[in-house]
Amino acid sequence: MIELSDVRKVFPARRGAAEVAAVDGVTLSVAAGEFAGVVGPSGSGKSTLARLVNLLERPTSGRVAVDGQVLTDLDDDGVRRARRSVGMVFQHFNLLDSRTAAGNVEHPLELAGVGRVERRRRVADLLDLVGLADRHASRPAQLSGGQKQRVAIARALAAHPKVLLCDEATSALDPASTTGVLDLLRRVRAELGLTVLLITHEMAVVRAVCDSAVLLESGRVVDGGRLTDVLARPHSPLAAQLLPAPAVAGRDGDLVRVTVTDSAPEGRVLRTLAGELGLDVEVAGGSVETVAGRRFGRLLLSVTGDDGRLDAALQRLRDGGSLVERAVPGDEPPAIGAHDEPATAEQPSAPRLLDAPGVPL
Ligand SMILES: Nc1ncnc2c1ncn2[C@@H]1O[C@H](COP(=O)(O)OP(=O)(O)OP(=O)(O)O)[C@@H](O)[C@H]1O
Repeated sequence: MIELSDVRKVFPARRGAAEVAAVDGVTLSVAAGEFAGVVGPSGSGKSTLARLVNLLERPTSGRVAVDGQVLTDLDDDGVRRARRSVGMVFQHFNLLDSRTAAGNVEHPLELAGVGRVERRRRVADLLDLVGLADRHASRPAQLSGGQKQRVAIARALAAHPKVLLCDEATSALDPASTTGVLDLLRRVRAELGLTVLLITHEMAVVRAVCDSAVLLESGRVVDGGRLTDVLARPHSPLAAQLLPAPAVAGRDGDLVRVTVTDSAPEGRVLRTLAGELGLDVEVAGGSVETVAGRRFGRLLLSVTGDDGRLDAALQRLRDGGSLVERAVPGDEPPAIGAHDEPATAEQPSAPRLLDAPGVPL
């Protein structure tokens, strides 16, 4: 549904600043109906990439195709028409303050020349879809952040798009509103068969809704794939961001990092170390979650006992398919998101996390 081939966007030098290759040779494919994420640190080119998908920015070179149509081959009029099949949702909603919720949703329909009766019918359906039928007459200033984003989503859906681009759509929202907006995006994806490309620096958002993701650094895709595949590769750069390893500083004893997957559950590791080998094991940090219907997690164990026995046990566990390794302070990569703190060794609630996977946000 979305195909980017070797896309570059270079912003020219200005006011003494050097030129910037904001997007630098990105090749990317998002299948119809997929919920795909783009993550990366600030300045890595995420927003530019989103704007390239609907040609709000024309690429310096490369090819952009959406729904089989090569947008980069079209003139400006053709791009404007094609853009109707791509809805966009922004971090700060971009609503017209002077218009009501209904008026905002109606706006793109007016621009598209849709007749009044049909517009009114469509606006009512859309406000109903996003759960705001009773707020149609409210102005943006009278709505909460989550409600404003719902209006923005309704507006983005007005022209029956096939693709929804969400640029940091939940970054200005509190956790409860974030959950509500993500639930809505998931529901409209399913009900309308949309393809969603979600740009975010919040890893919890990606874990909660995405089927696949790419990691962007300095305008380049450095890692990516289906979330379930990526998370099963603990040393993949994207996995390290999505499910940060618990920090190991300030712990005594030997530290063992365990990557939990459906096929490598933590129970066997704990049984082997504590039960069979009689080593003292304490869960020092970490979490286990359900992502795309499967269990994933990172745990840090503090192990006390004979060093030789521990090495032998780790080897035996690895031979049996468990993902275990000794952890060294400072060997975990820094997380991207300022709002997305990595699990720390100081977390007191390890037993709850072990017992209660499945709360991704
Ligand atoms: N219109 C522009 N003119 C010049 N440089 C730009 C322009 N837009 C973006 N850039 C530069 O391109 C790079 C990528 O910016 P972009 O906004 O795409 O990154 P981002 O990953 O979305 O960042 P953030 O998460 O902070 O929003 C940055 O170095 C930025 O300064």
